Amino acid sequence: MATSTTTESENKLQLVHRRVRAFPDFPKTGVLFRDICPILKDPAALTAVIDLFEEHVRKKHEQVDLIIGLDARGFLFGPLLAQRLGVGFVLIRKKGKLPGATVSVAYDLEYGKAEVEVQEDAVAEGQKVLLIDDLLATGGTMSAAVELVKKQQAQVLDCLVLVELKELNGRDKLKPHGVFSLLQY
Ligand SMILES: O=P(O)(O)OC[C@H]1O[C@H](OP(=O)(O)OP(=O)(O)O)[C@H](O)[C@@H]1O
Ligand SMILES: Nc1ncnc2[nH]cnc12
Repeated sequence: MATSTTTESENKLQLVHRRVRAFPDFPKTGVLFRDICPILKDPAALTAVIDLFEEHVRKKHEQVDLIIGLDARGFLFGPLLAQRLGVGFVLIRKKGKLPGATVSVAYDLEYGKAEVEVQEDAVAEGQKVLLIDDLLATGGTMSAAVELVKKQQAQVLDCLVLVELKELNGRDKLKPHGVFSLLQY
């Protein structure tokens, strides 16, 4: 795909935008939940998402060794992008889900703490990786993922998300790493 025109890309973005719904007060009062499920029900919208990510990656990064997806909705898009780019896919999971030796990073949630893990042999020293998730809010989850990749002495090229909630400033937490988002609210 790689070289679609500006108009083609804009049309794809509009399609993706139309397939994201907002639910007020879910999962708790005051949260406007951005639901990406309709994208998965529409093959054209799902293809558009992967096309747009692929276009960005091919333009910005000469070499990518691995795509790493975040539990759980990063798993919906990451393997498709990895396959498109002809590279492998690795899972970062919430604690206790991965067999064998793992490395983990704890991070703060609004209330309490959480922990994410990756299999120790999943990422090799020096590999150039892209992180992917459906949504960036406070950036807590993504920055824990960045820390994990760094622990494995691999290099984070970029953080890819479908949706970025701008007012929560997750992007600032991830600096100096870049964030590429398809939709911003
Ligand atoms: O930027 P943050 O403030 O860390 O929030 C973003 C994270 O929150 C959501 O996942 P959630 O924790 O709801 O888990 P799920 O994907 O398993 O539903 C979303 O899919 C991101 O992973
Ligand atoms: N507003 C939101 N919508 C969907 N997923 C989220 N994860 C964190 N905040 C979210």
